[in-house]
Amino acid sequence: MTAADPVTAGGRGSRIAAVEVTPVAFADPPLLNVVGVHPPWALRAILQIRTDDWLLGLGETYGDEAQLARLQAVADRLGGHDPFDLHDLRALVADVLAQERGGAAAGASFGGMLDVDSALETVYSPFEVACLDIQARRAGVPVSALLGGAVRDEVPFSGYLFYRWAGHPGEPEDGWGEALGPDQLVAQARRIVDGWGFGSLKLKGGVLPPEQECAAVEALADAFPGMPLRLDPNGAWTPTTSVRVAERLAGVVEYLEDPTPGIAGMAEVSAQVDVPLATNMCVIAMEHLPPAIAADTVQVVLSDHHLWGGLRRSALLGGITQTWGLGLSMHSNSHLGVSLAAMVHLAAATPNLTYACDTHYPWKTQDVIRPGVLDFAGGEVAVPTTPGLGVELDGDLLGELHEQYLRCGVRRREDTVYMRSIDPTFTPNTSRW
Ligand SMILES: O=C([O-])[C@@H](O)[C@@H](O)[C@H](O)[C@@H](O)C(=O)[O-]
Ligand SMILES: [Mg+2]
Repeated sequence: MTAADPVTAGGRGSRIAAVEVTPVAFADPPLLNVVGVHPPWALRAILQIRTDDWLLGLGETYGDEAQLARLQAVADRLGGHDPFDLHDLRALVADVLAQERGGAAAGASFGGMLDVDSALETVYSPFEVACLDIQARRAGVPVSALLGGAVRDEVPFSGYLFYRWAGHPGEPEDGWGEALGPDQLVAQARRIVDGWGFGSLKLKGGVLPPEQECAAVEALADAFPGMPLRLDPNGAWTPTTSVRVAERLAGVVEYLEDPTPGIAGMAEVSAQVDVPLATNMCVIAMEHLPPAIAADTVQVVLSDHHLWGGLRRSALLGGITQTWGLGLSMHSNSHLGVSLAAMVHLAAATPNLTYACDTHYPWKTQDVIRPGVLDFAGGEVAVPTTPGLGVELDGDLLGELHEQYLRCGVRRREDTVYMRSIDPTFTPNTSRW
């Protein structure tokens, strides 16, 4: 997409002069989930906001077509705005969405699993991150300092295990091998723990009948004694099945994530089990918190600045979970380094981060940032201490991934559609078992 025309704001201090939204595609392996399988290309949008005094702020978000159109509509109107005025930014985003056909109530959907009622938070988020990057660069401090300061120097992440095929049909294999049973998952876990040093593991479930997924988790517990484990079937089970699984995995998992869909279903399970329940599906906006807390629906909330309206609102979520005695973890989707940097700063500045964060990062082989920061050691990423997010774009890599976007022809994430192109009988496993 083309850059908005630079605006000269002569003499008014730092103003936004140019905004560029670049859609990119990067290779993604065939990772299985409740709604299908990851297509060969994952989409992201990289946002660059430049000020008239030559500061550059970066943001990253989902790259589906509808999201890109909204980002560009905001970008087109941002010239001349003050990057320090985030209320003004939020009002602008709300106004842009209100102009859309369907109005501001229009929601957004990402991959068939994450549906939000209002696109306000998802569209606002990358602009907020880029403005915070600019503010922090101007102040000469890391973004974590703008969120209250880093309370930890390293952010712990959890190794993310997936059932998967050895390769996309008709394409060369990527070397990770197939993982459709306990032994293959243990081998995958070995590789990911040896390579990145993760101190906890999450299995993406909702792919096979729950007994088989329980057996896989038990095999992981045997292979990695004492390792905190999680299982997340993205709502594939009924409340009755969820209770059965929770009883079987009591003492084996640190939490069960979204065993069943919806606040009511999760509350029904929560009332009957001791295993903590976590969610990134039924509590994904501020307005979900009061009913969820009132019904003791979940014990752990997964934040995600892409969905919760940026870093400041996600930090606020951390405070709310602390106030209500809830645990806090962090959700992830397929992402690149700009998102990882934002996640690391947020996690660093969140005192109530009670669990290691999720990340899909090890599954990608390409990036848009210059290497050398955000490396994993012992399953942790050191919090950048340089001004801003601490990451820089590599123009060549950005260009390469943009070319891939143009060539690949994928314009939205559609795990179910891709799965059906391979298995026409496939139906999503939501509430199936
Ligand atoms: O990447 C996937 O297949 C995941 O299932 C992802 O889309 C989820 O949003 C996420 O990881 C989760 O924790 O639910
Ligand atoms: Mg989840």
